[in-house]
Amino acid sequence: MATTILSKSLRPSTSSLHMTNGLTRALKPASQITRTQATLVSGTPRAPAPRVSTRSTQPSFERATFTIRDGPIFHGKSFGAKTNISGEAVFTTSLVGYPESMTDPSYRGQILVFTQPLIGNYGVPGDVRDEYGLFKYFESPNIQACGIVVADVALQYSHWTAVESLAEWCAREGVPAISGVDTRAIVTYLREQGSSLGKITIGEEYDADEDEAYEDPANINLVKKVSTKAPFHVPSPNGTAHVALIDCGVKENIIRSLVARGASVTCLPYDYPIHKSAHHFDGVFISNGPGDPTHCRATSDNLRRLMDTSQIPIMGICLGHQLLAIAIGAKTTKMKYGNRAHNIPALDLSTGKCHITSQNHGYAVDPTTLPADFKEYFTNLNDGSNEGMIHKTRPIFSTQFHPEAKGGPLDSSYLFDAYVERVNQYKGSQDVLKGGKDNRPSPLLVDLLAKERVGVKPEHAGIPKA
Ligand SMILES: N[C@@H](CCC(=O)O)C(=O)O
Repeated sequence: MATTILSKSLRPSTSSLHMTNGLTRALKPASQITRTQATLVSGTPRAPAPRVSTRSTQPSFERATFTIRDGPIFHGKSFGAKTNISGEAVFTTSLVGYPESMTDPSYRGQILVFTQPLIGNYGVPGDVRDEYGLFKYFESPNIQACGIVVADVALQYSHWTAVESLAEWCAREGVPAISGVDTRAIVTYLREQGSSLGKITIGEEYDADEDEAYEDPANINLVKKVSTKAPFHVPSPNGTAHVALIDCGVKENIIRSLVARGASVTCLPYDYPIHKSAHHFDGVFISNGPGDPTHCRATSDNLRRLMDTSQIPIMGICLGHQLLAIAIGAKTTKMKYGNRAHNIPALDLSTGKCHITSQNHGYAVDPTTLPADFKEYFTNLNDGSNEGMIHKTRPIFSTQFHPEAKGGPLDSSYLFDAYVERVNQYKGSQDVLKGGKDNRPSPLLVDLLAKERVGVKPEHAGIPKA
């Protein structure tokens, strides 16, 4: 029997409180936002795409309902798009970083509940690019969570990077949002029952008898939806190494963490047969991504073939860690409610040092199923779950947590240093075998980008057409 939890009122509720810093933001349809500002091997990142207003989507402040399947119903007020959605309800205990979390492709298919009671007070930044052409403040071009739930939303915001309110952003991106609900009660329920399917309904009387289907993201290959459709390249001005990144829904800051350390990155679709072309690269990286790792058989099969045939350095993060684990024959499990926070202690079993880490996952690797040539690298000091693995002799390691942070602490960013160092060592050894340094772009890269120019839509590839 569903219980009804009464709403608090939305604070403050007038749209006149928006834009108090005097800035306004023209609108841009999602389809016009490119994935990255990546360029060919030389050249400068493109200027931001012009913002063209094509629709006047304003936040809806109607009544709204958040329903947990076979669980409680929470009545509140909408502050985002007027659209109904369903997905997996998950919660994050992070205090800041809502623009980064909401644009993280790993949240695709999920309704994100914030335990931080006031969300939106520093507004939403613009889609500014950094020196590599990557989004400075977002982890992908669009909001990826299918809906958000907050106790209290700040419609009045203040921050020097902000160009719009959280409400305006959600409305513009077509994402429903509800506030004025008891998020403590929601999280208590999710912790006790485990992650559950949920639904946000806007502007309708909720009918508990209505048997509407809930979309279960666990049944879908979400990686296919968020992975790049065609290769794209992000050059590093600081070095000559070249990493192939298997894009399962990569966060911008993972690409930036590599490029800033001197490794140029070519992002490849999740099912790209990397085992056939690894010899063109100095390292392979497997990104984060949404959903159940067992849906990505194509990726884990390719990784197994890669490790069988190449000594190339490999690093994986989160979903990338889980896919590597599956590739070596280990098992993954669905956690009760997952770990989503910026302050999770992970113990480095090789040094005995504890690092405070940023996390977002609902699945975990079972460390008892790791094969003999791998060992557990990190373990979670809160719940004992696996946080990483490392090969005993080869340059292969992966972490469940996110060393790139965004948001969260940078305690574990040294892992990118360690990886790029191994990539450079490998490049050095390959150069010796080839009889000298070769810093020209690989024929594969030239070929990939040439194909890209004739065939594939730029919004999927981020490569300039000119
Ligand atoms: N989708 C996976 C991985 C998340 C990630 O890569 O960030 C999980 O929920 O466990």
